Amino acid sequence: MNYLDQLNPPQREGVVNTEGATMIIAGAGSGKTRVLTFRIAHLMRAHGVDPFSIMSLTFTNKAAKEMRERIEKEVGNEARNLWMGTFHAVFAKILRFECDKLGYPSNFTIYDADDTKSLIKTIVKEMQLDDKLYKPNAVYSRISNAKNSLVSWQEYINNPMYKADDEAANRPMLGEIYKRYVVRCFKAGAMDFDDLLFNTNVLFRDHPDVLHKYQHRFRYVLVDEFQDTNVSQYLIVKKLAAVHQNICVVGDDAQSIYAFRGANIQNILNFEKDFPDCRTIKLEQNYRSTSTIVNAANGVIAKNQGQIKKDVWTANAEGEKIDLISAASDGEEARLIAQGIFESKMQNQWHNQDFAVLYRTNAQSRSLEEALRRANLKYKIVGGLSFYQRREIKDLLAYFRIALNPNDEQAVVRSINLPKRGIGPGTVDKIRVFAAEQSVDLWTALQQCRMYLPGRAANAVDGYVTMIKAMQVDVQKYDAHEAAQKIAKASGLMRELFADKTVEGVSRYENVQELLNAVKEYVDNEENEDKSLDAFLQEVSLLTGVDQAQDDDPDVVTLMTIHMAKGLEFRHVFLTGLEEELFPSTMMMESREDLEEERRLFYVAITRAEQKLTMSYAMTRYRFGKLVNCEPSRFLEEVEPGLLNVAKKSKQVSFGNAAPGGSFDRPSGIGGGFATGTGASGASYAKNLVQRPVPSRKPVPAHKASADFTASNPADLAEGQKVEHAKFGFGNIVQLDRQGAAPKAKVNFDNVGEKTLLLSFAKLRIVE
Ligand SMILES: Nc1ncnc2c1ncn2[C@@H]1O[C@H](COP(=O)(O)OP(=O)(O)OP(=O)(O)O)[C@@H](O)[C@H]1O
Ligand SMILES: [Mg+2]
Repeated sequence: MNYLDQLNPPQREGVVNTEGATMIIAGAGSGKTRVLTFRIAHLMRAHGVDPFSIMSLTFTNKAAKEMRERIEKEVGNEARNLWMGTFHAVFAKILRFECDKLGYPSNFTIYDADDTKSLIKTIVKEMQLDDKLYKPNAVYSRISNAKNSLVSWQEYINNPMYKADDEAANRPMLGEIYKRYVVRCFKAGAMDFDDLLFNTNVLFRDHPDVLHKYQHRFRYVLVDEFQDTNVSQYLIVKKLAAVHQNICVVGDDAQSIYAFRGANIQNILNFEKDFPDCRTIKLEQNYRSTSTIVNAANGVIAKNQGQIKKDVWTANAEGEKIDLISAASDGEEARLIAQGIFESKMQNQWHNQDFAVLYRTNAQSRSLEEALRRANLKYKIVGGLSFYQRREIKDLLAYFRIALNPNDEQAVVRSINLPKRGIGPGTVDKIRVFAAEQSVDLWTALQQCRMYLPGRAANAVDGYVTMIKAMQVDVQKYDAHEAAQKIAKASGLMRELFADKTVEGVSRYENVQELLNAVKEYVDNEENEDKSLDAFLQEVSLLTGVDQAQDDDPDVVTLMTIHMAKGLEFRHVFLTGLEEELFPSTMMMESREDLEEERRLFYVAITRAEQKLTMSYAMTRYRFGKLVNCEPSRFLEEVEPGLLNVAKKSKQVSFGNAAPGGSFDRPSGIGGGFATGTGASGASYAKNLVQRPVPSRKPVPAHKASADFTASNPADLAEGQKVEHAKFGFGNIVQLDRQGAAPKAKVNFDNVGEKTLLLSFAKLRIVE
């Protein structure tokens, strides 16, 4: 079929009218991305336009890749020559050619977030400023905002408004840091992410000849997700398109969700001013979702004031109602979701890849990941790391590990100067050398530091040793949760993260809190007899050691934050954690603007679903180590009640441990108006499930470890060896994998079968 036949009339208008400025602002799922894609194919096929002269900008690499593949289907290999990618990728490419004009080497380095932060730390230190006031994240987000608003350090320093703001925030030296930071990057021949846009703007501003060249080269410029471009990005595309005026932008003001990063909805309003002859096209038919989902989304977004009016309708079938799961706890919520995915797979003959689980904050992935692992459902986290791989989680786990085993060298190295306590890499080297020369273990070397370290360093190390000793006492004296809390506090990690109020810092703090919640949940679970921190770590090693999806496995359930889900679609979407203070987030309830942005996020989430949407909330959730009662999100009340189905908990099946307390009745205030349906058909599901081994929290028959149980040095383990594990008993090592970040052993246990264990956690004793 001709590609033009796969378009409705307004879509076709967007595709075939290739000349001049075009703006398409339309609702979710109405084919905006499809129009962009087909427009590019049409330019090449019908007009013979050279792909080298087409620039197409998208928001994520994933979106760019999908678009390129789609175009390739129409035009073949030539699609490779398109200038297509994220703003950062495309302009980094141009800067490679031109940056000598700005004084950079063409092989300039791109600093990632870590490089950036460590440079800021260094500068703060050199300036002898208080690093508690001048936190790298906070400093950088200020610099980043300035750059994205195209404010140079010179302008920053001379602008009394910035100065006043910084003084009010107790950071009067910010302008000076900005200056030094830029100078240092420049001297190092490096650009950070924001520089890629900032410098492209400078290049085009100060070098009209260069601008002229690219203006002529790129005859066609296209931008997807236009609502989320920031000032700096918009200015670049505006300049590039100024000569040919062949610019096509598509977006949806109702899906603008990056105001916090400087994305500016004003761009949409400015576009018509900047390109007065622009053709505007309305797309109103949604092709993605059932009418139930479209109607729910329309009803929700209508609650926002001040938006471009749109009527979105669909010819698609009504489809199933939206299931609403009310769970007793977050753990229960996660289990019901895993169960729901399994059931939906069976019922519809769908695959893992047809499912997405969306959440508002990264920390929520912990319980979801756990439930999916237990249910043997492969998943991947898009745009982030798996919970136990996140830096702050590994940091705190390192402290747990040392408290249990002070010889754990990796954990010592990781934690010794975290947060900063004046023990640099040189000191660490000296400690290691001493340990090697004296043939003592690391812990002994640390305790004898006065023998070989100068006074100041020795004081710092002594402080660390004293702290670890107190932690060692704590793990003996208290249950896992109390010990974990004390360690988190004593380490100084919590304080440091708490003080960081940037978006990223808050997320990291939430993650650490979530780890403590996991410990609490573990302790509260009656099935766990051993309440020690040691036992908890064993549990974690089991969970994280289970083989998970390979990188290239396409058939996986997608887990991601709603922010990452923009533009994507899945047959069945689970939208989780619909509770007040979580979604909408506490931080977004203070003004109407914030709440409206949060509602747009809700709209984005709903509109990812093609066939089926399931929403869920928990009535209790661990927060700060306490089980708190949650209220269902106000957003749920904004979904037309007739479209909802209150799913009942299926009592026949359980994915492991019981949820702590609570009933499954609908909470008053929200349930009143809902149609009552049976939701998930528990019985049929249970039947399916019974035949399937469901891993549970406690499949393990108690094993009484030998009286003299001490773990062997992991370095001595070898394949084929017989070993004993405190909990799983005796077994044989079938496979050892010492490569990679997390060395593992696969052990075939006599009682419990094969388990993959992380060597850094699992205590295995070689049985002679
Ligand atoms: N005319 C059409 N006929 C059949 N399917 C269509 C048509 N237009 C779009 N679609 C399909 O509808 C779905 C949504 O389209 P697309 O992703 O382009 O929408 P969008 O407006 O970009 O959505 P979002 O706002 O979420 O980014 C896709 O699966 C697409 O292939
Ligand atoms: Mg799209």
